Amino acid sequence: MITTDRMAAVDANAAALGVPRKQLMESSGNAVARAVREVADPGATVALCCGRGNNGGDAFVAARFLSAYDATVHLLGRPESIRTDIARENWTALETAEIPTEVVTDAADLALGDPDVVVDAMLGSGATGALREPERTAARLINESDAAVVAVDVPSGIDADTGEPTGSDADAGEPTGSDADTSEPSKIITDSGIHVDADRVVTFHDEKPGLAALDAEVTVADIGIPAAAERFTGPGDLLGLARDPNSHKGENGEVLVVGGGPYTGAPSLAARAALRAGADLVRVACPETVAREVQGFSADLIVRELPGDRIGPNHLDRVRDLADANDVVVLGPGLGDGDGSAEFVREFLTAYGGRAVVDADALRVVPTVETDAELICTPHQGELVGMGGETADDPNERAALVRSFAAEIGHTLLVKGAYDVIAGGGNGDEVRLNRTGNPGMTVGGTGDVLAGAVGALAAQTDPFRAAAVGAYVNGTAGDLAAAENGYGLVATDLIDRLPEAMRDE
Ligand SMILES: NC(=O)C1=CN([C@@H]2O[C@H](COP(=O)(O)OP(=O)(O)OC[C@H]3O[C@@H](n4cnc5c(N)ncnc54)[C@H](O)[C@@H]3O)[C@@H](O)[C@H]2O)[C@@H](O)CC1
Ligand SMILES: [K+]
Repeated sequence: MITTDRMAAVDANAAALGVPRKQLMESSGNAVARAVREVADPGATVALCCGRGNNGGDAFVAARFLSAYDATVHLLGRPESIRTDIARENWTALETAEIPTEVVTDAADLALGDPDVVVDAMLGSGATGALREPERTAARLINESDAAVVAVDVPSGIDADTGEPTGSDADAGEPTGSDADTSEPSKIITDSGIHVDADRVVTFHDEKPGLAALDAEVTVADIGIPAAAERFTGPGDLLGLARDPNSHKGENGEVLVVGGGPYTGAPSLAARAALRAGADLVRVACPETVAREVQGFSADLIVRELPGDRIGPNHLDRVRDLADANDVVVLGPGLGDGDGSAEFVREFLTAYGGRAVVDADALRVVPTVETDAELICTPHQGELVGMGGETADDPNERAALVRSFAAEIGHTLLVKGAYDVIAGGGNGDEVRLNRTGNPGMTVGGTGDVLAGAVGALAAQTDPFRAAAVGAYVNGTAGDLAAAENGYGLVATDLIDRLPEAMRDE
């Protein structure tokens, strides 16, 4: 089962692995043609109703595989308005190959004839809101025809994630654009959920959550997306993290780093990484003895001094207040392994109900504490063993072990290694590997950078995704740093490269 957003991510990851979308489209179109062959014998008439997105592109390809049929491609809209290069290239191929096409610019001109099969390729996963014209009229004509209806990916007008008509949520009751029905208000209401009523759906790669409930036969076509596109993090994992252009200061994440005492660099690295990973405001709560030094590393940080030279139980009230004013806490960088600090971590987590990244010396407390907090633990393999987890040399074996340990402790784990393993704690079955990064990153401080970056991401997205994306961008920043500095790279090199590593194009 895969959601529309995750599918888009996997598709982009496949492209990064060398399997571009146009190749996937060829497989999709081929699968659609196979479904047509299953419902009608050669010689039958087939009307392919195509939109201007890639859903339509799939059907342009399908038409090439249907030479034994009397097939016509109906393009809804002008060819110049086809939205993607790959769909346009496949459209042009139809014209040069003299496969019958018809351009329908006005919904009133759409004449399907009386086909044996209709292929519904008007809208797929890119649909937003209720069907607009001319797709709306076309859906009505398709539903009125006696043809067997084969939908590409999802019936047009249905949300593949929910099975409900697109636009059945708050914003979309009213159709936009030109609409022949505007003079009949009652009709608008009854038609607002109009969608294609398909007999068959050919969907791609994996089942979609909303399709099972439909009264249609659903088949899943393997379109050649490599398993690695799902198993490993990739650039697609960054999609959808773009921020609201109207957002204000603070809305893109406020992060509190709690650490320092025996060390000053670690909390500073984590905090600066959180800023470079997109957090709006980053505060560091650290002992007063190191506060000036931590602040001295960067004017961008807000430093909150805690009395004394080590963080301990006497700081609980103050840190709780600070934590409540932030979206995410990063707990552990440079904290040290003193008994007082461990006691502080235990009591803080026991009462905390928010989201936290736990790193370094704070990690060993986690398995022994009862907490409502959502934790993302970032151990290396030694620290994992210290927590009571197991590790293995083989990445797949390690993934299975990390997954079951995450389920056992009920928190997200990001276990660092040549292949990082990320496993979700709540639902248990999500596990992903990250293979960005290089041996230059064994230098001190890169773990602090990772913890800070994950902290910033956890203010934007769910813990599992924050951990997966954090591992990916931290490793990518490391690879960019290694390209310049080789194994002489240092942790601050990674911080400066996080923004480039986070670019999703
Ligand atoms: N993601 C993948 O991995 C793959 C996707 N493929 C196909 O690509 C499809 C997604 O393509 P696109 O992202 O181009 O999306 P669509 O083909 O669904 O088209 C979206 C376009 O339609 C218009 N539109 C949106 N809502 C509308 C509405 N309510 N009424 C009228 N017009 C509307 C918008 O201008 C939008 O650009 C999938 O459903 C699938 O068929 C396949 O080709 C291969 C692999
Ligand atoms: K469709």
